[in-house]
Amino acid sequence: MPPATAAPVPSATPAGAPALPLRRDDPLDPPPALGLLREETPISRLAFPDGAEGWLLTRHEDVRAILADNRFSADRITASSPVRRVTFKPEDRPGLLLTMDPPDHTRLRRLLTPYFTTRRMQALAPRIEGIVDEHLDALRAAGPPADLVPAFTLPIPSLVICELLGVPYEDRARFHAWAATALSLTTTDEEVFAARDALTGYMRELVDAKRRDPDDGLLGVLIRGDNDLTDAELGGIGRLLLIAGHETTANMLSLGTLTFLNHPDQLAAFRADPGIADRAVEELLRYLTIIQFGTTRVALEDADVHGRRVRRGETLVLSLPAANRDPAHFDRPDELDVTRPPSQHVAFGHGIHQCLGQQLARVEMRIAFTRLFEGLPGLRLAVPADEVPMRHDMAIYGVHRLPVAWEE
Ligand code: HEM
Repeated sequence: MPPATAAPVPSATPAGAPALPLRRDDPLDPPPALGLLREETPISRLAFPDGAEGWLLTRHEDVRAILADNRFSADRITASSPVRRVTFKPEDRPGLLLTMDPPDHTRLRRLLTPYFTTRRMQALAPRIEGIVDEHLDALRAAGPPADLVPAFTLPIPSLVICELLGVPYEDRARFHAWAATALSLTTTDEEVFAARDALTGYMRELVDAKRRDPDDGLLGVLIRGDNDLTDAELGGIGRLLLIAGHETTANMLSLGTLTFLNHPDQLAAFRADPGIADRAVEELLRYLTIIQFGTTRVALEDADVHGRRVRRGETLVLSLPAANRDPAHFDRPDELDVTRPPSQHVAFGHGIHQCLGQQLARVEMRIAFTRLFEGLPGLRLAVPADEVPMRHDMAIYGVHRLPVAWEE
């Protein structure tokens, strides 16, 4: 695919070590510099925007090993971010599983896991099909062209997670805007904190309302349940699930659609055999790896990693995009192959923090891709590929807009 808009991400630090490579040559491939590092320096020094230095890991084997190693903490309040000067404030911590370590993390994760099992998520399929079809009907009624982001890829996961949690979907304009500000790399730290605080306040009010009048959504169920969750934890859980539950899947849907349109042979294979839908979804997750700057961990003690001495307190960035294109693990890693057998990709992470919502995301993607390509025949881009605005400037990769047309 031709290069798209230049990356408007802020350049990182003036420190001695290099900053995280951000420049992509092809919008659907990770930055080429990550591939070079993976080959030559699989653990390399990395400079962070807050002035600290740490490490960047790019090999599949190393990334998985660190994610499964309890000598490395997930606490993003002590970690440096590879793309921002500040990350989270201590008051953001309650309920934010992503930044917690055992035993606090174990307590919340055990409480939530039963609500996100494969069986429970499969049971949502008929409702998700209904939501997808309603949005396709609306697209057909309005006729081409359309921007698929506001008309299809964003509202579907957003409505699904609202119904699952018991969050009023009428409030979406507000929480979509807070998420966009918090995940943008071009907003100021103050703007990010203000957006997070607004979301925290919104969730606190919602939890208060549900304490008075609990409904059947997950938040109401947790409020009624036999557990010791505080209101701050309930609000934090709601905030994390609401944002993680729609921004990620929405971007996989739009970027996945663009990828299919850009790989007609793969789209033809997908259409020809509905039996490969699950494999196709896994392959898109691997190939696109939308958590584009990876995940971070902090060393709780000095440790030897791939022959280098990592010091206690140093941050390690684990590049999920680089790991998912590692030729030592994947055959023809830079090729999209929707028939590829299951391959232990790390698009959902690995270890105790592995994505809680992964089964939901899989069901949503399988249904949405299948029905979209059936329901809008001849779907094509309505602008040249290099005019699709890519999310270089967001923590979660994807497209800002996806203008398409189809045969009526
Ligand atoms: C395609 C869509 C998705 C992708 C690519 C994705 C990716 C990830 C990744 C990489 C992690 C691990 C982060 C780390 O180890 O630091 C994670 C964790 C998490 N995800 Fe997802 N996610 C997706 C969809 C969802 C959905 C739909 C939900 C909610 C329903 C969700 C909720 C969570 C939560 C709560 C965690 C934290 C788990 C923990 O710390 O124990 N995600 N996700």
